[in-house]
Amino acid sequence: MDTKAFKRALNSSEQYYRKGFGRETEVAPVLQSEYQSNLIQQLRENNFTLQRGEVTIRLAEAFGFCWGVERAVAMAYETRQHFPSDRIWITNEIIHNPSVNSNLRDMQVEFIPMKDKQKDFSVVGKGDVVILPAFGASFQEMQLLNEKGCTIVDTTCPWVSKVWNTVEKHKKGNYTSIIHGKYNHEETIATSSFANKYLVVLNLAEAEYVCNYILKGGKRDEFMAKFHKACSAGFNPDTDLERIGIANQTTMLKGETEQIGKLFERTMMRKYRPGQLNQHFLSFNTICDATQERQDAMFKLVDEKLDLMIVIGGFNSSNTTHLQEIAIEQDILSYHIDSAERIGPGNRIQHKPLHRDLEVVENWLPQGSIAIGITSGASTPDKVVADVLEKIFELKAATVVT
Ligand SMILES: C/C(=C\COP(=O)(O)OP(=O)(O)O)CO
Ligand code: SF4
Repeated sequence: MDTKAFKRALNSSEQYYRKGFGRETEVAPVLQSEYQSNLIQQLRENNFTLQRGEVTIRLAEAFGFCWGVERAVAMAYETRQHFPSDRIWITNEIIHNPSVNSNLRDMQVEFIPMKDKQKDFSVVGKGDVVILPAFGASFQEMQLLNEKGCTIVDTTCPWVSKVWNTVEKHKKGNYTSIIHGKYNHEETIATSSFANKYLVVLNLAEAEYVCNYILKGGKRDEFMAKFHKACSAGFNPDTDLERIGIANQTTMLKGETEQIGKLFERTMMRKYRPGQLNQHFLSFNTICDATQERQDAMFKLVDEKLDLMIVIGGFNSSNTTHLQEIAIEQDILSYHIDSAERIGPGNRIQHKPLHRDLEVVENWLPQGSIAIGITSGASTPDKVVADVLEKIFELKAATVVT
């Protein structure tokens, strides 16, 4: 499959839009009112600090909507504006935030339904408009929608496309793409669809397993049992790991992506002579700036004296979850919530502990003066953060009175 030629043809098609519709000013007021907040703006201007009553808020210096998300959401709103009476579909959540997706539903943007655990594209007709989310869509989905004669509005973040280009380079040089990511995450599904041969590793432990296999061999069946959902069809670890290239899901922990890249580099140097490294190993930096900035800001924030942290973002948001991991590693009490509705009634919070189901904690907000660290993922609107803060101030004020 010549994915590059397909993308080139798609780019020149009149049915394909990837730059919006020049309606930025038309959609700006609604985006402002649905997603922005004056309170958060004040906080930004006040050295990311706010004190009200007994509560001191310390906000991470980089948080919330990244430009890729802002761009994708604005494009979706422009699409509705540009095609006011057309049927509009979206192939997945545009980003991992429940409030944004629910707003799209309210704008009659329809999600492709599932049938027998597969997306049922039979509902999409010729001439329908289909939005591809910020994570992108798989090559096969794009091909199908193009064949159906749909109008495609592609909001894929350019940082994600950059990773696809890297995978194309691997493919051209006959390298297997090792993708640091979650094999069932939309972005990784899309990225791997552009690869010829690929293997997805979730973390350093999985990367170490693969590197050991490269150096010492091992049980092929065991390898395949471990990675059968995370590799290309017909993958053979005995022959498909001789030439490898590194790519990543853009929102993984940046330190981990770097460690994994270095580990594979060292492994290939040990297996082959250093002078031959380029024939066996390729690596380009594909960590997205926004991910890097939010994680760096979090590392800075957790160094401060905080009583607790609140990490705000969708529960399926990979980058938000990584922010929470940083708090946990620093031994800071942290609560991951996706909206202000998770707080209350009274002094209770419903939150998602890492890798566990939702839990309710009573009396979570301590008495007396407290310092709360706040951050939010790249897909979390400022408005959601502001609503959380207001809820906390309200709750704390009520506790003081009683
Ligand atoms: C769209 C996107 C990032 C925005 O945050 P999201 O929370 O939507 O996505 P993710 O962290 O990958 O689960 C892909 O890089
Ligand atoms: S996190 Fe990075 S790759 Fe993802 S949408 Fe934002 S800017 Fe793009």
